[in-house]
Order: sequence, then C-alpha cells, then structure tokens
Amino acid sequence: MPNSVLKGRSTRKTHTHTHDYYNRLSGHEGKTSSLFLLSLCYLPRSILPSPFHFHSLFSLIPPPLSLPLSLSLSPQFSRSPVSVNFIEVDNREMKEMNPWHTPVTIIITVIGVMAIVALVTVAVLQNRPLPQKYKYGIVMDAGSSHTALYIYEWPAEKDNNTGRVEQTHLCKVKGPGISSYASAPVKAGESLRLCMEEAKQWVPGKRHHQTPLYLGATAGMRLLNMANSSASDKVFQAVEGALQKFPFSYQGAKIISGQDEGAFGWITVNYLDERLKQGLETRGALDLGGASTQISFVSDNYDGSESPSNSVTFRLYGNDYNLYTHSFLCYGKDQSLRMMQAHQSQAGPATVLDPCFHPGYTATKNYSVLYDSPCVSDRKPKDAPDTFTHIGIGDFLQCQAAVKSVFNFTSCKYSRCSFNGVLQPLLQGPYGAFSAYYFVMNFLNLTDTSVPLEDVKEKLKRYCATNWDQIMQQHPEVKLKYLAEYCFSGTYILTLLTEGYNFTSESYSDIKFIKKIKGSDAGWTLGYMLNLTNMIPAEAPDTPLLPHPGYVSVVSVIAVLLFILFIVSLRPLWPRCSKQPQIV
Ligand SMILES: O=c1ccn([C@@H]2O[C@H](COP(=O)(O)OP(=O)(O)O)[C@@H](O)[C@H]2O)c(=O)[nH]1
Repeated sequence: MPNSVLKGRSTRKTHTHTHDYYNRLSGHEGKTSSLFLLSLCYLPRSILPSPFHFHSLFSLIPPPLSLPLSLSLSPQFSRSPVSVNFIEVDNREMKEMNPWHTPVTIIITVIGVMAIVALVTVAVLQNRPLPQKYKYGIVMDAGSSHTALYIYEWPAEKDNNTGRVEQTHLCKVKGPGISSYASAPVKAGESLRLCMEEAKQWVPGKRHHQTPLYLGATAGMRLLNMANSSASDKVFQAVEGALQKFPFSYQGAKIISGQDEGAFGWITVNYLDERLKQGLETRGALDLGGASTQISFVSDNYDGSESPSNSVTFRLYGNDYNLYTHSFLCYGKDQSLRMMQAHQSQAGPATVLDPCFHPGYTATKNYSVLYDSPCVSDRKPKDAPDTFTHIGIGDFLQCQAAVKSVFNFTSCKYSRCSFNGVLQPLLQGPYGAFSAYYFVMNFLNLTDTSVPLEDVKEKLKRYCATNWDQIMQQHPEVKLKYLAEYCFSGTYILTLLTEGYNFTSESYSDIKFIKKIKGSDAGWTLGYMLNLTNMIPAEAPDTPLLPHPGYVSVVSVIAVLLFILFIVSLRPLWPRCSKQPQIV
C-alpha cells in the first residue's frame, strides 16, 4: 500500500482520540507546527537535542498538513504509534550528509555572527550621545521695579551653536529695581549679593570662571540716566563693584536700548518656540514692563525704509529677518499710571476721584512722589498741596477714557502709526505677550484670548466695579500695591492693544499671554545672551543625517540583512530535509 494512504487513513481510522486532537490543532496552530517542523529539517542537527525524536513532533501535525510532508519520509516515519519507530541515524553517516556538521561551517557561522555583533556594538557605542556636560551663562535683568537673575545652560559639547540653551534657574532680587537706589547707590550693589551667592551654588565650581555674567538695565535706569546721569553712573559703579567680587567671567553692566530690549525679546520667544531654527513664521513679541513697553514683529509690508530707527535686520539659521520694533518709554504700566494720574490731577486738587481704582479704595498720596519721574515731571501742577486723597470709583468706561488720555493720536507722518506719531506697519500675527501682560491678565483670569474681546471687557468692567474690601478679602495673599492697580492695569492693557496698537476683536485672538516657553521665561535676557555669546549662527548648522535612535535602527537593520545574506550565501552547504532522518 502506498505510504500516503497508510499514513493518512490508517491513523484516522485507528486513533480517534488522536484525530480529535488533530482537529483541535488544525487551522492556524497546525500550520504553524508544520512550518516549525519544516524549518527544523533545515537546522544543523548538532543544535538539536540528541537523540531527537521527530515522531513526537510529527504527531502534533494535523492530518491534512502532515500528508505532503510525510510523503517524503520512509514508511516508518508515519504517525502510526503502533508500527513506526524512529532510530537515530549513525552519527558518521549524518555528518557526511549534513555538511553543517563540519567544523569549518560552524566556525564560519560563529565568526560571522560575532563580526556582526561587534560591528553593531562598535557603531552604536561610537555614535552614542556622550554623557552631558553643561556650560552656563548668567544674565541679570535690572528692571524698573525689580531685578531678576537668570542662569542659562547648554550642552558643553554643542558649543558649535547647535545645542539648545535653557533657563535652569531664576533668582528674584529682594527689594526694588536698582534705579530706586539713586540716593544710596551702594545698596544697589548689596541688594544683588544673595542672588549672586545662589548663582555660585547653582553653577558647578569648575565652570565659574568661564561662565559669562551680564547685567542689562532697562527703562528704570534709562529714566534715571535722563533725570540724573551722575546718580545713574554711581549706581552702575556700585553694581559693578559688587558683581566683580564673584568668580564669574564678568562681562559688564549697561543700560540696554529700547530697540535692543524689543529685538532680544522677539529673539527669545522665537528661539524658544524653535521658529528660527525651523524657518517657520515668527511670533511677534509684546513686552510690558513697569517703565516701558515694546512691540516687535515681522510684517510683509515693512521694509524698514520708512522709519529706519524701528528696523532691525538679522540673518539667523540661514534666514533673513527684517524686524519692526519700537519701545515706548514711559508706557510701562507703572509710568503710564503716573501719566494718567498726572492728567487727572493737573489742577492740583486735594482729592482725585479715580475710575481705575475700586469703589471704597482711599489712600493719601504725595504730589512730589507722583511727579518724581521724567515721564511726568514737566506737568507738575504749581501751587498744589503736598498730598492728595486718592479715591477709587471703579468705573471701567471712565477708566478707559482716562487711560486713552495718555496716548496722542493727533499726528502721523508715516503711512500708518500706532500712537505718539510712531510708525507701525500692518499687524501680522501671531503674538506672544509676556512680562506684565501675563502677570496682569493671569491675575484677572483673562489669558484666554479665544474669549470674545467684548466679553473680556465686560468681565473687567465687573471686576473694576467690585468693592475694594471684597477684593482684599478675596486675595489676602497679594501685595496691596499690586492688588489696588489690577483694574487700571487690565484696562491699560486692553486700551494699549486695541487703541494703541490697533488690535481688533479678531486679531486680539492672535495674542497668546505667556510667562514661560518650554521652561524658560519669555523676556529679553535669553536673546541678549544668545546674541553676545554668538549662540545663534547666521547660517543653518550642518545637522547629522539621522538622530542617534534612527542611526542605531539603520545600523541594526543593515547588520541583520547582512547576516541573512551571509546565511543565504551558504546555501550550497545547506542540508536537504529529506536527507536528514534516516529511518531504519
Ligand atoms: O508678580 C508681578 C511681578 C511684576 N509685576 C509688574 O510687572 C512690571 C515689570 O516691570 P519691570 O521691573 O520688569 O520693568 P521695566 O524696567 O522692564 O520696564 C512692573 O510693573 C511690576 O509691578 C506684576 O504686576 N506682578
């Protein structure tokens, strides 16, 4: 009887319990078993356990699949548990038939595998990212209301301008801004000591001497320098003396121009957003300080020719930018409040009713303090009493009208202006608004610019009308000076944006109020340091074709393919399955 018939049929007839088992196995599992067995036929016998009982494996194969396979076997190789016995072929004979057994083939295989493993290991280790070491830079922002110390870090081995610079620490100096120490300059230097000590702890000792330290003073010192340049010099001397006592690489303290403040704020925002590196559409920068405010953006219809003093050009990462920027001195929120109150008290009254302060708010204020700023000093009323009583009435609409009085919209010699006769090209979004824009709008819970502008105004109207006692009860943790001014500050921000810069209800939603981007504060300091340390290249740096994980994957895939090719190339040496088990 032909083998095929013997195997297939007799098994089914005589072993029904086995048949049930085969049925369960038929389908996917059965096919898998067959393939597995087939592949075993092609394995060097030396790696199979000896003696290896093929029959025990074949007994797992469902009948339909076992049939073609068993055709190539001798009669005893059928699944009949009664009649079939496997007997190990003589070892010598096997070796003759299966050249995989030869020591040369085994050695070649082992060497091949080892070579590929070595290749992948060396390639991966050679190109792995090195353990990170960092370099540091320190920038002090000497603002009008306070000084802040920022520590930045970047990977040391990426000094070729490709590493990301990030803010790693912020220390807020206790006390007012350095311009407030005009009458006691030494104290300006002393005030910085605690934050400098903190920086010494923060930056690893071995990096101290190579860590650049910069101090940039903004509008507070600009105003002091205008009002009293020798006092400003003395403040700087004291500050320099204090900073030079520390082991960092001191790079100087200076007043930065309003144009630089605007441009570096814009660089910071777009650097952190990775818009510069990727050549994406940039984000305009809106910065509101205590003594000045900056607006900076790129506009398609602006080439800088109309008002060159508002134009800053850069080539960054291979792209050219023609930035419009303007800094309005005295239009920070503290100085604009003074300007508004100066407007309200021009006649020198003993009582000033203020719509931008909450109903129930009352304070006695000093005229000479109010007018002690170059922003308002020329308007000081003659024959005014020493003090006035400042009384809040909390009326948003009247407050808006009072705020508007600080802007001059009468003349414009350019194609279009913002206010005070300053050129402003057509707005082109998106925008990031930071510093006091964020502090104020965040406090008022108005940072969501998808809320229609009219609703924002309505909310602010209700807030301004809230009684001062209630406001104090609701926010016991907030400094009273800040708390009293949020109605004014919110109204000022909305008026500056809509009336001053011409944001509409629609373009208002292009603004995003931001404090930090990817862990770093938005502000001019990072852009300033990136510029002074040449950390942003003019041309796009060469980047590796693949990031490290991609590189590892490609090397591994190529190595595996090489290995498969190697095995296939040994095909003439492959044993044939039919030659393997000899049944006697
Ligand atoms: O938590 C805070 C911190 C600061 N500010 C205000 O934000 C502005 C920051 O001004 P800065 O001192 O930076 O002034 P600049 O000199 O840059 O104009 C000042 O009006 C501060 O009163 C605030 O409203 N909340």
